[in-house]
Amino acid sequence: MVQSNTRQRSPSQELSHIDKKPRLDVETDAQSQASHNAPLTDEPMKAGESSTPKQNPDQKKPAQGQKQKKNSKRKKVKHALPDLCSPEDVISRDVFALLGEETVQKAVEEGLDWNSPFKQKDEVELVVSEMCSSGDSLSIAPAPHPPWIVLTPLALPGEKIRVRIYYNSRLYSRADLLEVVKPNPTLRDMNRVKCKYFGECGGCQYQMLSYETQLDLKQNVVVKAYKNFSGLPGSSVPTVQSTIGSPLQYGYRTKITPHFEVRPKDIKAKDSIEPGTKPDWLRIGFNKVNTKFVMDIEECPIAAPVINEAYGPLREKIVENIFTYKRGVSLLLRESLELSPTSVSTTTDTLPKADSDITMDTLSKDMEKKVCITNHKGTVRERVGDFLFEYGASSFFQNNNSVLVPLTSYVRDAIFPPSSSTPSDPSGSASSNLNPTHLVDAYCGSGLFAITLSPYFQTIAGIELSTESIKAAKRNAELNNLPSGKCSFLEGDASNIFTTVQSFPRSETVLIIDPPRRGSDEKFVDQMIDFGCSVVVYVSCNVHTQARDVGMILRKSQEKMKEKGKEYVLESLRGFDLFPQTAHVESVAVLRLIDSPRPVDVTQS
Ligand SMILES: C[S@@+](CC[C@H](N)C(=O)[O-])C[C@H]1O[C@@H](n2cnc3c(N)ncnc32)[C@H](O)[C@@H]1O
Repeated sequence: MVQSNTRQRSPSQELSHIDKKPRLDVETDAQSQASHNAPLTDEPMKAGESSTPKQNPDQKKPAQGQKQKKNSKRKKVKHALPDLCSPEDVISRDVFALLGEETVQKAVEEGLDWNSPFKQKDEVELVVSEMCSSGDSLSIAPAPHPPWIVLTPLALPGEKIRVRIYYNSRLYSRADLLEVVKPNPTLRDMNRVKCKYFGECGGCQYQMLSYETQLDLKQNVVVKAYKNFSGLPGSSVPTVQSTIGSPLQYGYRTKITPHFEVRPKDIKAKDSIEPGTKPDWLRIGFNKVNTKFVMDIEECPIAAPVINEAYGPLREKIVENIFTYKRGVSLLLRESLELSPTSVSTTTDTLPKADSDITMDTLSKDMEKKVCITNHKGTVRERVGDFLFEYGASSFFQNNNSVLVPLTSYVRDAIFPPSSSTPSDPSGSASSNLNPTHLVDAYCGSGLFAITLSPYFQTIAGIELSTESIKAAKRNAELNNLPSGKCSFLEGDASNIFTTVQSFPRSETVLIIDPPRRGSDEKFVDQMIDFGCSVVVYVSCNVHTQARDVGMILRKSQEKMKEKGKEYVLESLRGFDLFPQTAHVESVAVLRLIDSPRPVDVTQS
């Protein structure tokens, strides 16, 4: 069982153990020479596009010949601007917004945008101004420092904090939190913290906040993402609705992947480990906040109970066998349903392959027992409402089962607003022009949206890059007794789907897009606009790439559909909390194809 480990400590005590770690103060050549994504024609410009590289004052005049060439090469190294929508870019835009456009412009013009007033390890006292979309806090460096921002994890607006600088970037520095000198009691309550590693483990950022505040912060991340990355005027972006919370706020994660490194080189003999103990050098867990150093973690309160039950024995096995590992390993622990009611084990890493004779009819919800799968090649089973899913343990599936019925129901209601009737929904009585019958599920994984929405559509087509996920999607259609021929699942790049669904009636077709964090691409957007279905629901675990893509869709549809007198509009926007206690937010954008408003012909009046 997961113990609630709420501890009565002052915030400063709670955070005082954040330790020293080696940091890079300047970019490596590899970082600074990293290639940028070629900007898409419709992408908004990067804030402060120009960069002024600093001159190295120690650099001597180059000598003749070869040496000169080498030096001139070195001179050309510039500070790389972050890739569009990268985590660094997301932070930069929040930093620039807090400093203000004029201040940023002035710093750029004067070549001071990379001139940090801080050195590595400087300790500074600050007052937090606001939260960054990354979940860190943003503070303005106090006078007499020039305009500069400090990004610090685990601090909250209004708090006075003491920090140690470890990295300088463009117009901001990153710092470790040393102490919350004056907490903000309206936001922070350390009694809410349920994890003894909170503040040190990089997994959670928000345990000290009320759940309501967490949801508000996530709503604001969606607002800022559309401001910063969509390139759309405010009039084209609807009010972002309040974030829909997760029914479970702890014990919800159905997958964790703790890892460990092999023994250090100076540890030689197996018999240096006392039987039944774990050596200090062996740390099995997650990365420390803002580092790649693994810290030892014995339990994770946001993980499902069955995962925590299985994790202890798994850790013991690793200690026993640590000298057999040649490399560091990422473990996999995934909650799964066990089909056999007779099994008593909570851990199974050799689940049998899906039996072809198991269908929904043979499953009773009461008989379902949770187990933990640790075999990367195992099969995971999961229920979402009335539907059952099976997928490979290493494949993608949403990691918070408790929110999947609310999420899929929300998508359904967005497609069929309460006033509309659907062919398979006997309760829908009101008439509407909208009567979708066909669904395209792009980036479909193992069929989550296609299958949960199957009662509402006559024909469904899904596409997905992963061979294993496509196999799972086909299997899931059978498992849930979908009539053969109703659902087709194709393996391939998402943009290939449009050639295969040419027979779908455009005005009665809905498209769901749920791409990975990097978002969709121009090739896909061009084809979806040529196709022109009536409703698009864009689900995303990265609201920044979603905002970029939605901006592109709206602009391209205005250009390309002008002749038809149609365009896409962004109808609604809302965050979903799939990861309580963390800064992550899932975002659902609903786009609808409408008749373009005709410009008023003033000549005829
Ligand atoms: C965020 S997951 C969504 C999966 C599914 N909709 C779900 O909710 O379970 C994104 C999926 O896109 C797939 N994917 C990545 N790139 C793709 C591409 N270019 N074309 C099609 N699928 C892709 C990944 O394999 C992954 O399964």
